[in-house]
Amino acid sequence: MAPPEVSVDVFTNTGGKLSTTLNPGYSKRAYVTFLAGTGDYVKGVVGLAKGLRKVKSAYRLVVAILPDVPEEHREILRSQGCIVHEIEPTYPPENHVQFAMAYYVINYSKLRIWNFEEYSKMVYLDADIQVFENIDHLFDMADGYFYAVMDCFCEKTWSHSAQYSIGYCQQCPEKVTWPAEMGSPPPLYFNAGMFVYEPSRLTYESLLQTLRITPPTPFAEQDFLNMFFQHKYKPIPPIYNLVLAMLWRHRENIELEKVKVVHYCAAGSKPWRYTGKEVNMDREDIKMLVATCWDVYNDESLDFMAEAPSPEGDTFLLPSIMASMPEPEISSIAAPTAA
Ligand SMILES: O=c1ccn([C@@H]2O[C@H](COP(=O)(O)OP(=O)(O)O)[C@@H](O)[C@H]2O)c(=O)[nH]1
Ligand SMILES: OC[C@H]1O[C@H](O[C@@H]2[C@@H](O)[C@H](O)[C@@H](O)[C@H](O)[C@@H]2O)[C@H](O)[C@@H](O)[C@H]1O
Ligand SMILES: [Mn+2]
Repeated sequence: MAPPEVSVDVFTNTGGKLSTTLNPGYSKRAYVTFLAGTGDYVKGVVGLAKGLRKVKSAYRLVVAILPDVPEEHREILRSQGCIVHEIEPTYPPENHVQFAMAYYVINYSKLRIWNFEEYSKMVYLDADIQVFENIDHLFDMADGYFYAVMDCFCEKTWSHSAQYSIGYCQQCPEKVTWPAEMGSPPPLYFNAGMFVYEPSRLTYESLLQTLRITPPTPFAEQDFLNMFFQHKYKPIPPIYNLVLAMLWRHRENIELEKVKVVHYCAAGSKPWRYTGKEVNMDREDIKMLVATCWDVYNDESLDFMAEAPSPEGDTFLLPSIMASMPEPEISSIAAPTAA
């Protein structure tokens, strides 16, 4: 039994094309991702920028970066048409929690993207995500909700949880029913690698105030966002964020040929460090998905060339020098050096 989702018809709208015609330059809609550190996640962001170009998205990609991202990486992102915004790190209260992955502590800084008030609607995508089909229509979904894809609790990363201990997963609630003696089943829980949201100063301040008094938990900002948006969360179909583990945990819920967005979050699946040696990484579908991600990354025809309408109305390509033009005036916070 597939989990409850927003009705599919809302996903057939092609509103994105109209906005390209009406305001080819600036839009109050944009994709946004998050980049921290000096490592290879920058390759994920370049791949994402090129993937969005390949599917002819009407909207720019904003990259919220921590101060530790080197200038060379920032330049690479600008040369690929990204709008680079430095944000200040933010951390959970002092704690001794064991995060599912030690580095998850930096993911709380994702919360800064609620402060990008120059945009009315944004689609957040992790840097380990690739977009293989146009998803601009997601921006047309009704305001006032938090849209994301439901996660899966079956991987070992969930071994700390009550769900995992009894073999319960929201992807197949009828398989192992939630025992009455454990109270009501957990509310629907989303994967925070992709979501549709509306930046708002009010929400931003409330997020930071709530964070200050919320003890951290193993899935860090993902757990926090699930708690914070519990009453606004609306599930959207898994084609918008294929959490790879779904391929071996809940294959019955996935139609791979219809998937539009792939999230390389399973252990060993990050394309830039893929060896094929970890569990499940030698699967044919995983090899195909990693290879298609590299195809986009290596496709030079997808490199950024600024387009500007010429007086005659047709467009011509400007050298990517345009990419280093100053970005529109935008609220960015002068940040101290990262901790
Ligand atoms: O060293 C790092 C680790 C994480 N990230 C960002 O934080 C997101 C969440 O981390 P990750 O995707 O590795 O978590 P997963 O989805 O695999 O649990 C990444 O996609 C990146 O956008 C980053 O920029 N640098
Ligand atoms: O900091 C917590 C992270 O939590 C999520 O990753 C996890 C989580 O989804 C588990 O449920 C999966 O089992 C696991 O594979 C996956 O890596 C987000 O993708 C990531 O962006 C980030 O928020
Ligand atoms: Mn991820």
